[in-house]
Amino acid sequence: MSAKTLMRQFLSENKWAYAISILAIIISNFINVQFPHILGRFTNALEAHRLNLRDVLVYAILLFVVGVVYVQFYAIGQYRNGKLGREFEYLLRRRLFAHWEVLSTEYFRHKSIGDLLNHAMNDIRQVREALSGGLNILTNAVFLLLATLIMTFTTVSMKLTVVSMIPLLFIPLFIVWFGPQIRTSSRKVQEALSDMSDLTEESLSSIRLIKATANEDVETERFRAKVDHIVHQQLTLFRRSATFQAFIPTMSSISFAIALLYGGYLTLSHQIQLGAFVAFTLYIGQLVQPLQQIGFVINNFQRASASLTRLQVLLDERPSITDSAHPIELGYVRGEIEVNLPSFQYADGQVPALRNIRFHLMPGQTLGIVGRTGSGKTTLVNLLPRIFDPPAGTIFLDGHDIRDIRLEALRQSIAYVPQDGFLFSTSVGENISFGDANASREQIEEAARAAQVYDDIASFPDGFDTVIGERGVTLSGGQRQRTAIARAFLKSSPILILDDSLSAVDMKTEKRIIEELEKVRQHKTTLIIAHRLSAVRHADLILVLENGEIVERGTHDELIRLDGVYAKTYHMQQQGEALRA
Ligand SMILES: Nc1ncnc2c1ncn2[C@@H]1O[C@H](COP(=O)(O)OP(=O)(O)OP(=O)(O)O)[C@@H](O)[C@H]1O
Repeated sequence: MSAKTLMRQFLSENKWAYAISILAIIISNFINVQFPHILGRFTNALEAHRLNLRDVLVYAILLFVVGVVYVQFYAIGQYRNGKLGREFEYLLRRRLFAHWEVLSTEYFRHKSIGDLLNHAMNDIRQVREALSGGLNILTNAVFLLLATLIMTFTTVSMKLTVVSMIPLLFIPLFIVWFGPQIRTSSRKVQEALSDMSDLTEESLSSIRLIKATANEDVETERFRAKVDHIVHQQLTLFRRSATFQAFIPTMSSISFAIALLYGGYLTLSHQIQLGAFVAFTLYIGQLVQPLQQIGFVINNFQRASASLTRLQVLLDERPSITDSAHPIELGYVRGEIEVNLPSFQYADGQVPALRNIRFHLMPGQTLGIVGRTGSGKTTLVNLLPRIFDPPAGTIFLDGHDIRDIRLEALRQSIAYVPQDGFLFSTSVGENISFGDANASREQIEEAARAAQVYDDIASFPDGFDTVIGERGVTLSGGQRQRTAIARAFLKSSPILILDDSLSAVDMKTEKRIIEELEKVRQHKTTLIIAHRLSAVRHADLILVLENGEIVERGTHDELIRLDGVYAKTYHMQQQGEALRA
């Protein structure tokens, strides 16, 4: 659903809530315009010497009561509109997040995270501001204007009102002319900010490299240029906004001067009473702020409309990997995997990343995948959960083409440990139980023991409740990998994929994890990518990949006998280990 449709739907679902808050603001305005009127009557009575002290007290109490009632209604309107705006903001954020979750990995490869965050934060906030603050101010300004016109027409002078208000008619014309310029500036600022977020993210995530290569100056200069660009764009926006907003009070001041001139003349020539003149000047004074605010709101609405268009583009993005028309619901999954893949090429790849990949794994078997960097190992295991889509009829799970299986069921059946062992900034325990909210503490601890990370976690300040991340503890590469493995051990899925997930742990720990794996994987079909061949020794089948093709295949013993790439690498690694020991 697009952002605009979402907004229309939200407004329609909450029309009564909006009606009540707008009504409260309208009532507050009609109460507010009683101020000048009461003061006008007070001035007339004072001039005619018709007031005693008791009357003065009554006027004072009247003004006080009017003030209190006005504030009550105004606050109700403000509060309710503000609340609705927040509710819409969270609705939009949830929708956007849910939308991102179904988009394919390919989409995120071409989008910067900074840009996406900017959308989520700034654009949504902009829309919310228009829907709560903007709507409040607009309603307030329009009805204050209306209430003032009614009061001045009926209690002061229609002629004086019309003449004094002429300058104000220029405001809409000016807005139509100047508004688009502000919109363009606003877009450029958002884009520049987004660029800066990207650069910040990039610099911070590569800070070690920058320091190690003594490239701080280059980075600082790159950052300075970006900041200069933003400042320039922002100054243009401020200049335009300032001109825009200055125009309105200028017109109001001219209006005020006419009111004094013409109103003064009408009073001197006894065509209106002194009280009416005083009330009128107060009315004009009371209008200056809402008129300024109208400018601000229109400004705000224009920015919100630009934000809404950008959000629209995001929400219109369709996921490229979806369920087939009649997806198969997998019940019990045995874990039999058959791959018969003549070729796989990335959408933006020049040559196929994989060619002639054929193997068959029975439930509970282990496949080891080895090969040089860039040989296609990750690509191969990414096809199984359809992170990238394989051609139809090439990969089968329990005899079904994986493209025909319901995507959620397919992914549920796979526990995947990525290379970097990604962790969320929540507690270690929650990281392990991610995806299984019902896991007990005993199960979490058991998984941690199997992944050889229990002792590490136990030594953290709050054990399993220790928070990981910016304000929490920092885990070493090995600890991260083992925590991610514990997460996979806990997930009761029939297929387990370890994508070079043991690279940062030492040989001894690796051996213990593999032993545990043997126990855990009794019924699990396991795919292990490894650079260190000791991690796949025990596998039922080992594939050696080179440039996307299988160059050797067999068990460890068979490959050693073959005396090819595998055997050479294995002996080399063994010698390396012996030297290190
Ligand atoms: N999303 C992608 N789009 C286009 N090409 C890709 C994508 N991911 C990987 N490639 C390319 O596909 C080839 C195989 O990469 P892959 O990551 O599968 O290798 P790998 O054997 O897992 O390497 P490593 O051991 O470094 O993880 C490489 O040439 C890589 O540049």
